[in-house]
Amino acid sequence: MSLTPDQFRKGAMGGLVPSPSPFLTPRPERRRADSRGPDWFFNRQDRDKEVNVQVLLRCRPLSEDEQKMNVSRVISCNELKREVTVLQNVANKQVDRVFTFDKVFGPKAQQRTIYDQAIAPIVNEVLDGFNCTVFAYGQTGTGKTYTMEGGMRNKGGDLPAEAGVIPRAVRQIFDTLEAQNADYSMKVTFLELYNEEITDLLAPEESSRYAEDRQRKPISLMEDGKGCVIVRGLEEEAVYSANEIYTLLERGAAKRRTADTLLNKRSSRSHSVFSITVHIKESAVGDEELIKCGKLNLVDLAGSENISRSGAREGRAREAGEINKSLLTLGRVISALVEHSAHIPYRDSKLTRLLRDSLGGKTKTCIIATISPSAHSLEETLSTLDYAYRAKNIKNRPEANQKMSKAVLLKDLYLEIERMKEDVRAARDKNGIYIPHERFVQEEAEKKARMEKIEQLENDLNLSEKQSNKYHELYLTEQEQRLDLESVLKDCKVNLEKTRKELLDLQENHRAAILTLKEKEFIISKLLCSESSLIERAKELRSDLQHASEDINSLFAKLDDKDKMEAENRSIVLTFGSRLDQRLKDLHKTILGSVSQQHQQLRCMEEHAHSFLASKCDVRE
Ligand SMILES: Nc1ncnc2c1ncn2[C@@H]1O[C@H](COP(=O)(O)OP(=O)(O)OP(=O)(O)O)[C@@H](O)[C@H]1O
Repeated sequence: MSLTPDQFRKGAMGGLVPSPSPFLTPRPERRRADSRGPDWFFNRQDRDKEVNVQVLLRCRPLSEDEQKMNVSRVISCNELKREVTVLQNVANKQVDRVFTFDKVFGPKAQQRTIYDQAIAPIVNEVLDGFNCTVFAYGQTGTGKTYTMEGGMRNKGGDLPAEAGVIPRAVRQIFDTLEAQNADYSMKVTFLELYNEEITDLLAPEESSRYAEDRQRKPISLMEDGKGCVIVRGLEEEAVYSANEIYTLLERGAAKRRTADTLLNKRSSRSHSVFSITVHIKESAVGDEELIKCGKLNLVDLAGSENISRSGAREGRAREAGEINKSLLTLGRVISALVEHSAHIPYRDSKLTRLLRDSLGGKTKTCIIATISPSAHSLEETLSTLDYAYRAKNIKNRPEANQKMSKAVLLKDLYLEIERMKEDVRAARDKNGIYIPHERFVQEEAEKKARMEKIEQLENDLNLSEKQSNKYHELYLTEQEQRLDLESVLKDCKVNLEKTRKELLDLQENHRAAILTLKEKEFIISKLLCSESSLIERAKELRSDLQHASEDINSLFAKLDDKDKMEAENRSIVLTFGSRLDQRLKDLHKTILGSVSQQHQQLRCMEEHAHSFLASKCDVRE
């Protein structure tokens, strides 16, 4: 999409608009300070090196309808960590997915914040002579147009809070150039790509002659042989103030094809590319005055959509199919770039041809991926996140546009003016001839060359047709194979579902088994502990037992000794008893003898006492 300074000189985008001087710098009263932000987008030291495409993610808030329906949110944004988390519940399990981007803006992010943090540095690069592209990608109704356009201007001419990237970029460019007091010129183009056809959104409609011209000369894409794409027949409007651009934008935006779908009341059905080219005079080096040229492409892609969910039918379904097809090609280009494939399928759609330099080329590119937080859009959100995440790996090799000398630019412009003047003169003077003779001859020669080319192309076409027939047959067999594969896939899906359920059961069993195993392990460890303590105890008991048996042995020996002693004692006692009996008998006899002796003696004594007493009584008497 971007053009080299050479192409600008040749008027590749429809020819330069004649102006008395290339620098018709507007001088508005109001001037603002230089608003350059931090140079995050492109480090100055890294120039001429490969840089990755910057990918920002923006999640819109839930719409009023979604809030009324109590739709649950499945997206959480961490702006500090630059992470987006998708909260998913698969088979009653929380399986969250986290994506990291260069910048993340949550539902509360304001238009101004996004612009200041992410886009302002890119616009500064444009003013430094680079070509830059910002494009919004996302599911339908996620806020691409809101992010890129938003509100254009208030009645007073100021930007409203909801002004998007385009009006803010326009304002920044004018403000910066004014603050630098620079000499500059600016041109804009605004095109729409609808069903693989390009329309000029800035072309005046009422001019019937122009409309005829346009019919004869449709806007086409051409390659310049150096890999750059030229949009032929597109009008470039010279602009001198931000308000002029806003008017053009409003005019163009009103012409964009929109439709009411189930997902968005005003859904853009086409891709739009708004480009601003700015030529800035640099301070003179020696005698030569140099002019640097930068270009900013602001692309609002049509929304990727699920046709059944967006409610697209008949014509709309075809339209959605075309949108999805071009976005699919964009996806294939991104994949091929990321995988460093030898062939990048840029030529498969006009969208990818237009964005060619922005993807893997010399342009600095920033993608704003937009998503919805709603659970209903989960599938599309995941697809956008995957798409954007892959795009982070695309590497571009930005190069500043070569500076032109003012003299060369002026010469080119004057040549162009002269050519146009000649056309006008020939049309006015000559009857029936509308171009000068020289050009007629030249164009005849060109026509002849073109006829030869056409012949050659026809031959090529025949060849291609044969090939295409072959491919068609191949396609048909592949379709059949696809159908077979689809039925196999269906079976596989059913099996997968069954296996998934079995897996879940197995997982459940596995978890229970692990729990039992743990319990058993615990019991075994406890058993081992008690076993070792039992062994200890048994050892102690054995030694006690040994001691006890020794004690019993000695006890038995003692008992034997005791028995022996008792037997001895018993015989001693017996002999003692018999001796004692004998002695006692003897004693008894002796006592009995002495008792009878005593009795005799006592009788004798009594007889003596009686005789004594009788003698005494006799005496006394
Ligand atoms: N960040 C946001 N804050 C507030 N409202 C928003 C935001 N993003 C989108 N909207 C609103 O959501 C609706 C859809 O937005 P928009 O038309 O920009 O979506 P889109 O992605 O361009 O859709 P399509 O691809 O269908 O054109 C609009 O009413 C818009 O105002």
